Order: sequence, then C-alpha cells, then structure tokens
Amino acid sequence: MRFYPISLDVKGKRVVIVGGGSVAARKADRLVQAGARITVVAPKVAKSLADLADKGIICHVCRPFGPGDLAGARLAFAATDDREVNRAVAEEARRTGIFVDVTDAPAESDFATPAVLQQGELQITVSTAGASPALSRRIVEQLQAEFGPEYAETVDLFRAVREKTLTVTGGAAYNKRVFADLASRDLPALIKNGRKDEIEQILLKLFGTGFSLDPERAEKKDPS
Ligand SMILES: C[C@@]1(CC(=O)O)c2cc3[nH]c(cc4nc(cc5[nH]c(cc(n2)[C@H]1CCC(=O)O)[C@@](C)(CC(=O)O)[C@@H]5CCC(=O)O)C(CC(=O)O)=C4CCC(=O)O)c(CCC(=O)O)c3CC(=O)O
Ligand SMILES: NC(=O)C1=CN([C@@H]2O[C@H](COP(=O)(O)OP(=O)(O)OC[C@H]3O[C@@H](n4cnc5c(N)ncnc54)[C@H](O)[C@@H]3O)[C@@H](O)[C@H]2O)C=CC1
Repeated sequence: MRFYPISLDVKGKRVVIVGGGSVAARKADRLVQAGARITVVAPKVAKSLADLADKGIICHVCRPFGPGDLAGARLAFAATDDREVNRAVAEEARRTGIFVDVTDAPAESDFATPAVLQQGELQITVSTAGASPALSRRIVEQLQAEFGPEYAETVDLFRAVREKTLTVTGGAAYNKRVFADLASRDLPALIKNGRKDEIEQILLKLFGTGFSLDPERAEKKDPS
C-alpha cells in the first residue's frame, strides 16, 4: 500500500497552492469547502481563483514561486505547468517538513487527493495511487447511482442518535450492539421511500422513547 487513507481536518489551517491553472482551481475548490486558509502563488490565475481572491475567500500572491512561500503552511500543492518549479516546491516542502502533493509527479508526493463522492457528511473517496485518476472518477460516477441524497439524511440521523446515546447511556458494549443493529437496517431505503414511521419504530425498539425523527416528538418524550 503506497498511500495511507486519512480524513484530514484542514479548517482554519494554512494551505499553499503554487500554480493557478485548472488543476490548482480544482484543489482550491475542495479546500475552500473544507474551510482551509488558502494562499495561491502564481503570476496568472484561472477565473474561478481570481473570483475567490476578489471575494477575499483565498489570498492570491501574484508572482512566481520563491523561497519562503511555504512558511507557516501545513500542506502544499505544487500545481504549476513547470516541472522544475514543481520540483523546487517539493524540495522546499520536504526541507520544512510540510506534506506536499506534486500534481505532475506522484512519485515525489507525500499525498494525493482522491476522487470524491459527497452526500452531506458522507464521503466515499476513490484512489488508484496515481495509476488512473480517470478511472477513480468513473468509479465515483458509478457509485453515484447507489449512494444518493438519502445517505446524507441517514448520516445526519446516525449523528443525532449517536450524540444523544453516547451522552445519556453508558457502556461501549451497549453502544456497539445498538449501532451495529441500526447500521444493519436499510435506513437509506426507508428514507428514500418515505417510510419514516418504520424508522420511528426501529428507533423506539432500539433506544426507547425520546428518540424521534420529529424533533417535537423527541422533545416531548425526552425527560432530560
Ligand atoms: C496522483 C494524483 C495527484 C493529485 O493530483 O493529487 C494525480 C496525478 C495526475 N493526474 C493527471 C491527469 C488527470 N487527472 C484528472 C483528474 C483528477 N485527478 C485527481 C487526482 C490525482 N491526480 C491524484 C491521484 C488520484 C488517483 O489515483 O485516483 C482527482 C481524482 C482528484 C483531484 O483532482 O482532486 C481528479 C478527478 C476529479 C473529479 O472527480 O472530477 C484527469 C481527468 C480530468 O482532468 O478530467 C486527468 C487527465 C486524464 C488522466 O490522465 O487520467 C496526471 C497526468 C497529467 C499530464 O498528463 O500531464 C497526473 C500526474 C501523473 O500521473 O504523473
Ligand atoms: N494532478 C492532477 O489532477 C493533474 C495534473 N496535471 C498536471 O498539473 C500541472 C498543471 O496543470 P494545469 O493546471 O492544467 O496547468 P495550467 O497551464 O492551466 O496552469 C499552470 C499554472 O502555473 C502557473 N505557473 C507557471 N510558472 C509558475 C511559477 N514559477 N510560480 C508559480 N506559478 C507558476 C501559471 O501561472 C498557471 O497559473 C501540469 O504539469 C499537468 O501535467 C494535469 C491534469 C491533472
């Protein structure tokens, strides 16, 4: 296994992207969604990046890459169309201990970004360790048919139930049993088909009163 899969919290953290073309714009788009503080260093940027800079969402340093540009960054992307510049970015990142994605040279990279299926808080990521990004994207497109918006609702439901259960009842063994039971039911299908009453019955059976899809009902039944 070349790459170790990880879900990274980049919120509020500084990320430097060197280069401002279509690849840089694609990386920036997802980093913005994840709340990173992004600096793009490039003499020329794509329109979407210029728009983000105009709105103050990202910072654009309008000149070629130079030494010191990665200072304070937690992650870096080398995304110029110049092999030597990308190599220099990788070297500086390595020297300063910053993880770098060299977008034209997977062998020089510390990490790579996968193709992503996003439904609310559900993420399914696909990587081929650089062998074929186009195949990764195709696999995500295939998965889209199976994992629709009902999965976003399912994840929200699990989060709500879990947050409440972990605080009001004790015991990892109990939690493991009920959550395994809940996960084994086809809640996404029930949500998709509008069968909310059946979900209510499942919640009632597993967790007793106080857990409901309907916040009003949950509040009335919950004495806490
Ligand atoms: C290693 C990696 C490093 C990284 O970028 O993190 C990397 C490297 C390279 N990509 C290249 C080419 C293309 N990349 C795409 C698209 C995507 N590339 C993405 C990730 C990754 N690309 C990482 C590996 C992930 C994995 O293994 O799956 C995706 C999944 C996610 C994202 O960009 O965040 C995103 C799909 C997003 C979506 O869902 O839409 C397309 C398709 C298109 O543009 O339409 C093409 C043209 C077709 C083709 O070549 O397959 C080249 C050759 C460049 C050249 O020819 O010069 C290199 C360098 C090399 O291979 O040496
Ligand atoms: N990893 C991936 O997903 C993919 C990677 N690539 C590779 O990524 C690289 C970039 O591709 P595109 O974004 O399409 O290129 P592009 O030509 O659209 O953009 C290149 C950008 O690099 C900037 N640049 C050039 N010299 C620079 C310097 N000295 N300092 C800072 N910025 C500089 C330019 O101003 C421009 O903004 C290519 O080398 C290509 O091989 C291509 C497709 C996908």
